[in-house]
Amino acid sequence: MFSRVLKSTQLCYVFRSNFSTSSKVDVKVAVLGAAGGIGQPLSLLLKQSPLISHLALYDIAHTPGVAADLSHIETRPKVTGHLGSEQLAECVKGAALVLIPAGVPRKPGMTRDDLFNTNASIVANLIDACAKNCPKAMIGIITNPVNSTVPIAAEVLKKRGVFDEKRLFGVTTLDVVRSNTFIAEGKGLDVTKVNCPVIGGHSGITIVPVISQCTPAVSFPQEERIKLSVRIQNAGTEVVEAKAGAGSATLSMAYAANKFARDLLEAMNGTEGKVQCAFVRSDETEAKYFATPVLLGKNGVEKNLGIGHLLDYERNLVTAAMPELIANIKKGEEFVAKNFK
Ligand SMILES: NC(=O)c1ccc[n+]([C@@H]2O[C@H](COP(=O)([O-])OP(=O)(O)OC[C@H]3O[C@@H](n4cnc5c(N)ncnc54)[C@H](O)[C@@H]3O)[C@@H](O)[C@H]2O)c1
Ligand SMILES: O=C(O)C[C@H](O)C(=O)O
Repeated sequence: MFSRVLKSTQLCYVFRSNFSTSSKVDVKVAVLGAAGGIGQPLSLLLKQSPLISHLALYDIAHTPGVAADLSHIETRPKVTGHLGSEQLAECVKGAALVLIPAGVPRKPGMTRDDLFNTNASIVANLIDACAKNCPKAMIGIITNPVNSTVPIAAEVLKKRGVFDEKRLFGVTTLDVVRSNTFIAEGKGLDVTKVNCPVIGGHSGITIVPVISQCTPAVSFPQEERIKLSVRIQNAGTEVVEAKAGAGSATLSMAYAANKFARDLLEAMNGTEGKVQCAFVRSDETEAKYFATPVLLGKNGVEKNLGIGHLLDYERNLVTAAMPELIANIKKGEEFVAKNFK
């Protein structure tokens, strides 16, 4: 059933599903940037979740079409499409989880930091709407540069008096997904059984794969370990170059964000033992935000599981990451201090 709901100045496209489900808990998930290269496949994957009752899709373009399309899928979540800034508040209102892939992607030759000028204000404005309309929501930031957009989000939430460090995540799952894939390929392992933590940040040398903590344990000659680590650090660029101007990773990112969201939603629903690496507020190093494995729970980060034991080689990678990571974080914080009232 399709209905157009007019609320004051807002025109929102609502699609209701007639399917019942055994799950009783109402969980609204909002995707901001839902019509984009990541947003569309991510929304498709989320639409398959029995843990979601309402999937709210926001973008500055095309959300009515994306929502109409997804709404025909015979799964639990009701889908609503929200178009343009006047429908943002309604999209995020009451959301338990907000995922943000809104903003521009890289082209060949660009660094993630080159996206800062465009994406910083996009993220700040979206987070402001979250602060006002779903202050208790878990927020997963996908938009690059993640090393700066997460501190931007934190500073906006602080300005609005609703920052809860346990509920804000930079989504770095794709680094783990890539590590698992490359290690499994290299060692001839069943990839579904491989789990390699990736710590630090989410750009170039700030990405630190911890191959020594991989499950199952794997060993590489030092030269191969270096080659593999460099490939993981540059995997985003590998995709940007292969796409030759048509954007960056979208499908693998949608897979990764869905994996992260699924574990977080399950943890919020009471399942114990869900662990994901994420870029969170941290006291592990001198960087205020740092990705490590975190135990997820009903209230977000239940416990930061920390860096753990590193090989000298991995410790050196962390040391090398620090100046860039700290500068990226500072840049995000200063952006909000200067530009956001
Ligand atoms: N965290 C990660 O591991 C990771 C991985 C891949 C990509 N990314 C980042 O994700 C972001 C999105 O990538 P993409 O490939 O989906 O880009 P895209 O251009 O295909 O899609 C971005 C979407 O954002 C929308 N948008 C722009 N401004 C907006 C606003 N103010 N409010 C709401 N929506 C807005 C656009 O209309 C578009 O639909 C990029 O910054 C990219 O670098 C991060
Ligand atoms: O590389 C990019 O710009 C996108 C993303 O951060 C990635 O790692 O694929």
